[in-house]
Amino acid sequence: MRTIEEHLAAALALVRPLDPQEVALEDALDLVLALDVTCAVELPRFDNSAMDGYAVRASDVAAATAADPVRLVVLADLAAGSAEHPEVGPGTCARIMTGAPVPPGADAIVPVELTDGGLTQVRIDAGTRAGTHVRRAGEDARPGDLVLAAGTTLGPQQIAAAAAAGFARLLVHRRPRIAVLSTGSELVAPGAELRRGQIPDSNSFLLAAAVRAAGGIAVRIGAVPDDAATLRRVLAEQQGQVDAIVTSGGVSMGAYDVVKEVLTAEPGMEFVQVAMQPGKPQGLGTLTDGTPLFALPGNPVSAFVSFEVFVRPALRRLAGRMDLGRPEVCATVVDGWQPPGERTQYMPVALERGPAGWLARRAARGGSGSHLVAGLAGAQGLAVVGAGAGEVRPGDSVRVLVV
Ligand SMILES: Nc1nc2c(c(=O)[nH]1)N[C@H]1C(S)=C(S)[C@@H](COP(=O)(O)OP(=O)(O)OC[C@H]3O[C@@H](n4cnc5c(N)ncnc54)[C@H](O)[C@@H]3O)O[C@H]1N2
Ligand code: MOO
Repeated sequence: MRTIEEHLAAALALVRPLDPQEVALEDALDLVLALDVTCAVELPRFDNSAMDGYAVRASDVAAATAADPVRLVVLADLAAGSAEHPEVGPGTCARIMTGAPVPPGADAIVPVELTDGGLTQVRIDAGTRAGTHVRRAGEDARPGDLVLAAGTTLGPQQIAAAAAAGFARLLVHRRPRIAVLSTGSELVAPGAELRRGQIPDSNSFLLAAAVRAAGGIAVRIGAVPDDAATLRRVLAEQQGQVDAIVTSGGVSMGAYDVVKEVLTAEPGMEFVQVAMQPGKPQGLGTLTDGTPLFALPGNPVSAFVSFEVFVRPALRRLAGRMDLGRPEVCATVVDGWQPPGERTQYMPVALERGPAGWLARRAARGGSGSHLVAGLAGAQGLAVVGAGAGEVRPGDSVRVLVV
């Protein structure tokens, strides 16, 4: 049996970051920068006021107090955005708003609260020192400074920095486009009437949502019956249209395991057993045109865990991400369970903050049974219990992937 690490390495070997493309800042959220963003200007761009008040010469008002104020002539009224630059000479000042350029000659700002707010002449009630409440050009970034390094994932903070540095468009790795489909003649669309033996297709919805949640564009094909010709046609239609295909079902030992039947003949594909529970039967590889394909087992919890452990990291690599895995926490087990022993177990768990850290309890009453899709709804994490581990007891510490 293949180890999880070996299968993950095989999954990652199928993909590399997608070619860079330019996007508008509005469309850059969660994408990964493909090129360093270097500042060409000073940030702030000019010395400007940090307060609404008066731009003064500090030496003029150094001795001012409420009891013995200093009076200055107000030369100008500078709003943010003002292009005026009056020379502030001795005995004068300019009324100034936060963000307006500090006029030449002035070297400090007196907040309006420390004045009488005069428009032609102003009474200054407190002294100040040169530089007070002045935001200096270049104190945030200078020309040549690296603002964002290639490989950075663009969140609101990074997008703001790019905008401030004057970039309207950024070179990023585009969003991976992933086709997802379920296989199984028992599957019908959710909500449709079911005859005996039929069930709603939950996996194509699960996988499409998982692709989107991982930052990809999901092309949800839906459920394909266990019919080789139909599956071949559907796969052929997707080749060249998507960056990868994810299928569910039809990979174990059954007489109608259509994915295995159709793809075993593909030279780039392999079907293996991985030492994990759920998620033992797995297929992956490339179709003849090079499209990566991940063939996940059909049991819904198996499909979810397989996506988390193998497909999501590959999708993130396509997207240019360096951090491929989920964050992990250490949690204290509330209710115990008996792991299968010979394979690494991924137990869906509900996570809760306890007085001394995270608490984990089984999300589904039945534990990690791979058909317990309703119970999966309560999972915020997957507790990882190594092969060979004995019973997991209340109070034990477990490693949990936060999903
Ligand atoms: N003789 C053996 N039988 C099985 C083995 C084995 O080693 N020997 N492995 C078991 C394990 S473990 C798994 S996991 C499953 C994987 O089977 P398949 O990938 O072939 O999946 P299916 O047979 O198509 O479906 C399994 C199960 O899941 C339900 N299902 C499938 N697709 C969906 C969907 N889109 N939405 C909701 N539910 C779905 C399906 O109805 C089955 O109940 O094989 C075991 N068998
Ligand atoms: O390994 Mo299967 O994925 O447990 O149910």
